[in-house]
Amino acid sequence: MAKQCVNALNLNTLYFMPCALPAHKMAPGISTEHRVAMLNAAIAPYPFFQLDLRELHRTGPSYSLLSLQELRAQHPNTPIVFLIGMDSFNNLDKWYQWQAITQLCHIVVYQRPGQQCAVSGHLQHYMQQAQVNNAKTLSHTVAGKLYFLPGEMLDAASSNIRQQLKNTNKKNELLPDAVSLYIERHALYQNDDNTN
Ligand SMILES: Nc1ncnc2c1ncn2[C@@H]1O[C@H](COP(=O)(O)OP(=O)(O)OP(=O)(O)O)[C@@H](O)[C@H]1O
Ligand SMILES: O=C(O)c1ccc[n+]([C@@H]2O[C@H](COP(=O)([O-])O)[C@@H](O)[C@H]2O)c1
Repeated sequence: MAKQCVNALNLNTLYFMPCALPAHKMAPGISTEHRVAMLNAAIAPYPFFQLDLRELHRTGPSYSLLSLQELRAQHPNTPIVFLIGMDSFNNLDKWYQWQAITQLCHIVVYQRPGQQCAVSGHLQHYMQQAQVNNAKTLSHTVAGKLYFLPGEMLDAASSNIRQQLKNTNKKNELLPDAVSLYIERHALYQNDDNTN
């Protein structure tokens, strides 16, 4: 998904932004240190992937609005693309000040198995007026557009992978080898406390 986004949109850099306190689900059951180390291991082979750790350095819920406001202040004239999956898009109207978010960045949505686009009301209205069909359009303005990025679907969910690691203790073929090695070395995801 991330590689496809870099290629299709011709991005210089795509930042992975781990959140500290998710707005709508339980906090991660694993330490920040381990999460950052696994992300670093996953992106190491790819120079166009970087980490953005701003949410880990902030207290309170990790509202995307706050991160996007900070990014916009740092880069007033640069198009900002926020990549999410279809399940996130279908729930976007439940996010904190979601309409302000759509003014700060372009939203790029990747399809996900079992997730059809299902929106109504204000979110449907946003979709109708903001959607563009050509990725190049995203570089013409700094924010406000919506693009459904085509690409291969991957039937993967992080909670399933964690559960599988706990149940079988075997490495999961969806994980990069370096991440599997890290998980094994640190005996992560072995009990219910850290499968979130
Ligand atoms: N297989 C996938 N296909 C498309 N989008 C995905 C996929 N996995 C994750 N995403 C998207 O990546 C973002 C972060 O996902 P997240 O870290 O919550 O993983 P998740 O697999 O959705 O977690 P969980 O299994 O706990 O629901 C979300 O916007 C989600 O929609
Ligand atoms: O800002 C919000 O209200 C908000 C609500 C739900 C999700 N998000 C962000 O969306 C991304 C994926 O979230 P999740 O819960 O599907 O892992 C992650 O960056 C979250 O911080 C943000």
